[in-house]
This record gives sequence, structure tokens and C-alpha cells, in this order.
Amino acid sequence: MRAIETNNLTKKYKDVTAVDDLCLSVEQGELFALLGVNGAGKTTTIKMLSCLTAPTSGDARLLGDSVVTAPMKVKEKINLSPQETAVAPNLTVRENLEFICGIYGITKEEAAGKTEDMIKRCSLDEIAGKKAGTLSGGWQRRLSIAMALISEPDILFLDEPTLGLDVLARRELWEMIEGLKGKVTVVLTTHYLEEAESLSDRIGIMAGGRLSAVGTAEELMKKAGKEKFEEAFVVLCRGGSLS
Ligand SMILES: Nc1ncnc2c1ncn2[C@@H]1O[C@H](COP(=O)(O)OP(=O)(O)OP(=O)(O)O)[C@@H](O)[C@H]1O
Repeated sequence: MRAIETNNLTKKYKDVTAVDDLCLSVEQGELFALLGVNGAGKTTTIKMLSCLTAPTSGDARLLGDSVVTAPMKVKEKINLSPQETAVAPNLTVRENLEFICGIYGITKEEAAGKTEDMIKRCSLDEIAGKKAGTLSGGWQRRLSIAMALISEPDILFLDEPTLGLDVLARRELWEMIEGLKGKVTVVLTTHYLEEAESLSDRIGIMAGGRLSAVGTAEELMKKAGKEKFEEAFVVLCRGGSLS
């Protein structure tokens, strides 16, 4: 069974078609990156796949369940780390994680163990007792992803995980995301081409709400007839043919 399978997934706002007839599949354990210029439809796609907004038409199945007819089942299997880091600034890192455990109905005793596990797994030890609001952007993103992992999702959506981070913080977050490879299906959106190229198994390029190409970075460069990924991206954004 595929992790994600979309069939003609479409989202229209009044006079804008944000996502247009999207047909895409992602395998279990895959790290899939959605690339595209501003307004290409990446965030809207993630929102439909994570049941935050309903499609106008079409459907998507996540591990077999439809976002249209079974959104509650889908929500049990997924989690999202949104563009805006959603940590509680006055709680410590540990308290933020315990708070999320509470939301999922995990008992206090279990929550303590789960929180410590997550602190170790996401290498948050050195800042576990610090208030989240005092942390750098990189640490806040790392905490935000740890919070999304508490529910042990099969599929994790990361919307622009490294937006605004400096080069070092970005590299550290890449290592964390790479550590998820093969264990969790990850779909991330990004504007950083090198992020998609070095992290992901496959890349989908969106332009004008449509998927203009999909494949490994190598395949996309071959398809565009370019040796550099950035050049391939420009060609494919400007309407390279569908693969
Ligand atoms: N709630 C909304 N109401 C009206 N139009 C919207 C809404 N959300 C998104 N859009 C429009 O849909 C299109 C796709 O937007 P979306 O945010 O999905 O793109 P994106 O690829 O994520 O862009 P960015 O890289 O800038 O975040 C844009 O034209 C946007 O203005």
C-alpha cells in the first residue's frame, strides 16, 4: 500500500485554482520534497493531505484512507509541523512535549518516559529545561518536529522546515530529518533547492497548482537536459513536460 496516493486532487478559491488535478504517489518510508516558486500550491497540497482544508474535487488516500470520506482515520496516522513554529514560549522544552502528550491522552507516567525518549531521539538534551521562547529559531524548529513526532505518525508533513534558519542550523535540522528516513514517510515543502536535492528520495516540482515533474534529482536534471539542479528546476518550473 502506498503512503500517499492523490487522484485529481483540486482546490479552488474564488478565482484561483491553488491545486489543479494533482496526481501524485509517495511510497511508505520515502522522503518526498515538494518544490515550487511562491504560490505554486505546495502549502495548499499539504493542507489537503493533512485534512486542514477539504479538496474542491478529487481525493487523496493516505495509507488507504480517504481525506474526503475518512478524515478522522487519516488524522490518526499523520502529523504536521507547520510553517509557523507552534511551540508554547513560556513552557520549557520538556513541558511542551509533556503538554502534547496530554493532548493525545497519554497518562502522566507514560508521558514522562515518552518525553525523555523524544528528548534523546531529537538531541534536545542540552535545552530540555529552557523556556521555548528563549530558544533560537533552529532549536524551536527542532522542538516543533519533536512535538509532531510524539503521536508516532506514519506520515509527517513538514512545511518549510528550515525557513529563515542560518546555514549551520539548517544543516543540523537536515541531520534530524535524515534520521527519520525509512522510519516515517516524510513530505516536506521547501524553497531551498539544495535541501530537496540532498535530503529527499524524490522531488515533485509544482508550478501553477500543477505537478510539472517528479523524480529523483538525477532524473529531473536528465529530463531538463541540465547538469545543475537549479537550472533543471528553472526549466521544469517554466513548463517542462510531465514525466
Ligand atoms: N485561503 C486562501 N484564499 C484564497 N487564495 C488562497 C488561499 N490559500 C492559498 N491561496 C492561493 O492559492 C495559491 C497557492 O498558494 P499556496 O500557499 O498553496 O502556495 P505555495 O506554493 O505554498 O506558496 P509559498 O511558497 O509562497 O508558500 C496562491 O495563488 C495563493 O494566493
